[in-house]
This record gives sequence, structure tokens and C-alpha cells, in this order.
Amino acid sequence: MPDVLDASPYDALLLLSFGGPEGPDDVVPFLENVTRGRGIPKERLKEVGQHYFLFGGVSPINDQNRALLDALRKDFAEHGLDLPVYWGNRNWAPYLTDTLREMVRDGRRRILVLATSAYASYSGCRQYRENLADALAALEAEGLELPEIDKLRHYFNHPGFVEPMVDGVVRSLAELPEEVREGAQIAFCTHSIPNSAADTSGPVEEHGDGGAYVRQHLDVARLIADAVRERTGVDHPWQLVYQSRSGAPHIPWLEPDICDHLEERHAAGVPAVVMAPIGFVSDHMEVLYDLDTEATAKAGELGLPVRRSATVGADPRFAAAVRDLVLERAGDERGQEVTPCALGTLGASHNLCPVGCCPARAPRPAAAGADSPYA
Ligand SMILES: CC1=C(CCC(=O)O)c2cc3nc(cc4[nH]c(cc5[nH]c(cc1n2)c(C)c5CCC(=O)O)c(CCC(=O)O)c4C)C(CCC(=O)O)=C3C
Ligand SMILES: [Fe+2]
Repeated sequence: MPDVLDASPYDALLLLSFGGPEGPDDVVPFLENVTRGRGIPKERLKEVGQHYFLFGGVSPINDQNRALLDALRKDFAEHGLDLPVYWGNRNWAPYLTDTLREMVRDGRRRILVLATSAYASYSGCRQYRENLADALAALEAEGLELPEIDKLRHYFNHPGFVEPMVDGVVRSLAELPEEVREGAQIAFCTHSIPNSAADTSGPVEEHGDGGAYVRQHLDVARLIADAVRERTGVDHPWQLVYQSRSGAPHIPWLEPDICDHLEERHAAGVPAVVMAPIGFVSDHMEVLYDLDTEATAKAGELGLPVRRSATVGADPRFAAAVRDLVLERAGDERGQEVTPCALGTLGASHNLCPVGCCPARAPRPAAAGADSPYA
């Protein structure tokens, strides 16, 4: 028997994710959930609906979260961490409010949240905290006793998140035709967000303009590129590029877009590109459509060999990283000295989002942060 690990004061982990459609009839209601009150142009929505229909109306994201749940439960059991793991989504079943109600009925009082976004930003952090506040408000209205909720820190620079992606890039390079391999460049890809959202994505006094979102991605990109150089003995030039832009065209979002980038690299004589989706935790629709379908077709037109490297998904090293993050946070919560595990130059991210961190356009209550009305 392994030693028993102590997650106290926490009595449950909640995997909190985006959710996705599981059949053609789900696509439109799913997109309505995603875009409620967000001002995304109708044309863009129709287009994005087509991305899902191309895959039978099924996003892979729910199955990937089921696989991650299995991996977490297996890892916890094997290491003597007695902590039940639940799963709830922002935009599709199992909905967060239903999961949280089930957790309260199961007697869970101190809940730790793992969001499937590794980086700072409104979309990846505060929006999930708003979802938690909404769910708590719903349970309060039902007369249930509310649990205490904390959210795990951003884990972009945890080795269990970075190392599987290093393997992925090394593998993708090896899959390129030999004659273009050595000259290949790496395009680290992440979700574009409005420039204004990037600028305010982390504590402004700490990160300034450009924000935590871009700085965190640059740190991960550099870590992976360095590790790849060590593994392959080749220095592959790299860039951070963006994908999945939406919103009105006159509002500036982070650039360059991956498709424009491929065109520009090709024109500059680069013989091949590996697209490494470091902004995402699993190979969901943004990866399957925007990179594997759209960007890969663009590369085909150009005659530019490309490969897309794997996300962490349910890699056992990622599950182990989550265990480590849970124990780190639990120890900290018990007042113990803990040394947070983080690679790169930025250090471990804050445990508690400070007041006003990654703000929304219109302020709304957000749980699990210094400005939570439920603290
Ligand atoms: C930073 C970020 C992440 C990464 C962090 C995280 O993972 O949270 C992410 C993930 C995801 N985004 C996803 C899907 C969508 N995102 C949309 C819209 C938007 N995303 C934004 C940002 C992000 N998004 C933003 C600023 C918008 C504009 C509207 C708004 O301000 O909210 C739209 C609407 C249509 C469109 O415009 O594309 C859809 C359908 C899926 C599910 C994929 C699947 O089904 O497999 C996932 C994992
Ligand atoms: Fe998105």
C-alpha cells in the first residue's frame, strides 16, 4: 500500500471544462450557450457550426475530459490520494450547476477546481470563476448549503504540462520528410483573444501591456523549443502564433494568424512547419478544425509540409501534475511550507486571483478569487 496522501482541507476535485456537442442536434443549442451575451457576429457562428457538422456534430472535448477523469482517478488511487473527482462544464452537459448540486448532496464542503485552461485570461480563468459564482447562486436559491470553492493556479509552466508537449514536437519533427526536417520551424499556436483582453489578462502591475497571457505562452514556447533542441541537436526557429479568431473585424486581436503565418514562412523559404497547440489541454475542435483541417489545407495549397503535435490530453504525466498541484495547494491551505513546482522564468502563478484580475467587459460576480462574494 502506498503512503496515504493528505488533500485536507479539500474533500473533492472538480474538473471544470468548456463542454461540446455530442451530436448534430446539439450543435446549435451548444453555440447559443457559448455565445450568450457575447456579441459574436452571426456569420461567424454559422461558420463555426459548419466546423462541428464536418465532424458529425461531435466535439471530441467531452470524451477527452472523460479520459482525463479516468487518468486522474487512476493516478490518485495508485498514489493513495483519496479525493473524489467530479466533472462539470460551462456550455454542455454535464453542466456545472448540476455537478455542483450533486457534490453538495454528496456532502462535499471544500472543493478544489481544475479548469481545462492552463493560462491566465478572462476566457480561461475569470469566465470559469463567473460560472462558479452563477452555479453557487443557483444552489443558494434552491436553499442548499454552499461549499467553499478554490481554483488551482495556472499550470502552464508545470513540468507535467510542458514535458508531454516536448515529446509531441519531437515526434512531429521525426514524422516530417527527412529532407525538410532540419530546416523545420515550430509554430506554437494558441487561441487569439482581443488585444485588450491580453493586456489585462494577469495582474497589470506584474505584467504590464501584452499581459500575462502572451508572456506565459512565450515562456512555455521557449521551454519547449530549448528542450527540443537538447533532444534533437537542432535549433529549430520558433514563433508564437494565434488561431480561432472571432469577434468584429475592426477590433484588434492577437496576431499573426496561423494561416497567414504559414503563407509568410513559405514565402520566406522555410521548408516545413510543426504546429504545436500549446494553448490547449486536449485535441478538441479548435485543434481538429482550425489546425488539422483549415491550416493543414492552407499548407497543402502552398506545398508546405506541416505536422501538428499532440496536446497533453490524458497523459499520465499531466495527471501526476494535477496530483502535485492538489497536494501543493492543500499543504499551503494547511499553513505548511510548500515549494511550488514551476519551470521557466515566471515562477508559479498566484493561488488566489487578485481583485480585478483578468476583468470582464461588464463586471459580474466571480467565485474562487480575492473578489469573490462567496469567500
Ligand atoms: C482563450 C480561449 C480558449 C482556451 C482556454 C480554454 O480552454 O478555456 C478557448 C477554448 C475553447 N473555445 C471553444 C469553442 C469556442 N470558443 C468561442 C469563442 C471564443 N473563445 C475565446 C477564447 C478562448 N477559447 C474567445 C475570446 C472567444 C470569443 C467570444 C468570447 O468572448 O467568449 C466559440 C464561439 C464561436 C467562435 O467565435 O469561434 C466557440 C464555439 C472550445 C470548445 C472546442 C470544442 O468544442 O471542442 C474551447 C476548448
Ligand atoms: Fe474559445
